[in-house]
Amino acid sequence: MTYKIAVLPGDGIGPEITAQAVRVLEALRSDGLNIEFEQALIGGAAYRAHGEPLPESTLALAKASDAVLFGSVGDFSLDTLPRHLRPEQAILGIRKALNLFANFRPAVVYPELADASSMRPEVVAGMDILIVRELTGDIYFGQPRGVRECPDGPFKGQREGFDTMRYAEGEVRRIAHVAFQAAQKRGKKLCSVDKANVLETTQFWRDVVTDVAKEYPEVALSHMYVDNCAMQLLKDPKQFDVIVTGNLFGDILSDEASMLTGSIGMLPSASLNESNFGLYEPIHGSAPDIAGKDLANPMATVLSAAMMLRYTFGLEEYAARIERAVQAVLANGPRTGDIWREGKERTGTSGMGGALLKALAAQ
Ligand SMILES: NC(=O)C1=CN([C@@H]2O[C@H](COP(=O)(O)OP(=O)(O)OC[C@H]3O[C@@H](n4cnc5c(N)ncnc54)[C@H](O)[C@@H]3O)[C@@H](O)[C@H]2O)C=CC1
Ligand SMILES: CC(C)CC(=O)C(=O)O
Ligand SMILES: [Mg+2]
Repeated sequence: MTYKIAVLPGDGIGPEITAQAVRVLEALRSDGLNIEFEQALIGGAAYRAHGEPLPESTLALAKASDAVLFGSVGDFSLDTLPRHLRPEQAILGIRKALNLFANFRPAVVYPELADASSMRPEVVAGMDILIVRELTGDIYFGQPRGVRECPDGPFKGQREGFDTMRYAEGEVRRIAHVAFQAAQKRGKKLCSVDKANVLETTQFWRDVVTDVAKEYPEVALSHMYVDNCAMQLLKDPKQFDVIVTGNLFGDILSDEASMLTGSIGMLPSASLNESNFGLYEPIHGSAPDIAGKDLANPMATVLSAAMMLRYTFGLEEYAARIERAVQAVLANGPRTGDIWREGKERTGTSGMGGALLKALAAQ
């Protein structure tokens, strides 16, 4: 079987990092991985070429492929466009269109990088957390939203901005099942993160997750408020096994968790639908501050490619080979600036890709 991958590089560092992940996947061809790629524009790059951030042809390519490898979107110079034309709408739109409601964000501290973490090595060494983020609901998609005349209160009559946080029972149930099943296969601990002391939506979330828990008696469920979770992640991250949370909180907590691993450039993700079709992307954005300078760390994207092989194609051995190559480079190879430490050779995005190819060949 030949696996067809849609490659959507996007904006900023997106083209640089996806190019390295494609190099790594291509290197596995010589070991029998039948894989082909087709690229399409998305985000600001698509807006500039076609006048829209998510062209129908890009969506069609994603639908016709076996999986999607995505870089990042976002271009500060397009921030004054109407919302529906902004690059970020493309990633939100493709997640929704493909029903990719389950976002897996593993935050793992590689032993070689424990000293690159923002935290003391003894706090993070051995950390292995899976954040399961609901990805197609919450305040990121809730209607109504917009800017209107403030209807009441001391600011009545002024303009006000508003969004709507909402979750349907079925939406919470399906992500809860995904998270419980993930916890079943790991440390059998699930922490559901909400703000139930203030928000009706998330009290509802908590009630539904508690109900789903009855089907998973072997998994220990706990609940935590998001502000406490943000703090506990820094204080004692190893208390967590699987975290399940909504779209907004999961977005923020996963960026925070990435810094425990050494860099946001290390955190991959898988966004899956009910049939395990997936879009694979690093958790970071287009990093305009370092784009085009060969500075970005491609590891998060390369590790996302490994997740693709494992989750969507079931090719565990190829996925493990990529992960072993990442570990070998972290141990003995050069590093990009975000994870560079005294005594290590410094390299760039493509140099890191080259080091990964060497490590693969040496296995
Ligand atoms: N999934 C996506 O496509 C996402 C897009 N964005 C968009 O990206 C743009 C920039 O957003 P920011 O808030 O600056 O977040 P960002 O994640 O792009 O960058 C935050 C910081 O992390 C650094 N960084 C990110 N990835 C890195 C890597 N691979 N290696 C080394 N350093 C890395 C950047 O240089 C920057 O200092 C915005 O337009 C935003 O909307 C943000 C997050 C996700
Ligand atoms: C454009 C954003 C919704 C993307 C983001 O920050 C994320 O998914 O982590
Ligand atoms: Mg984010």
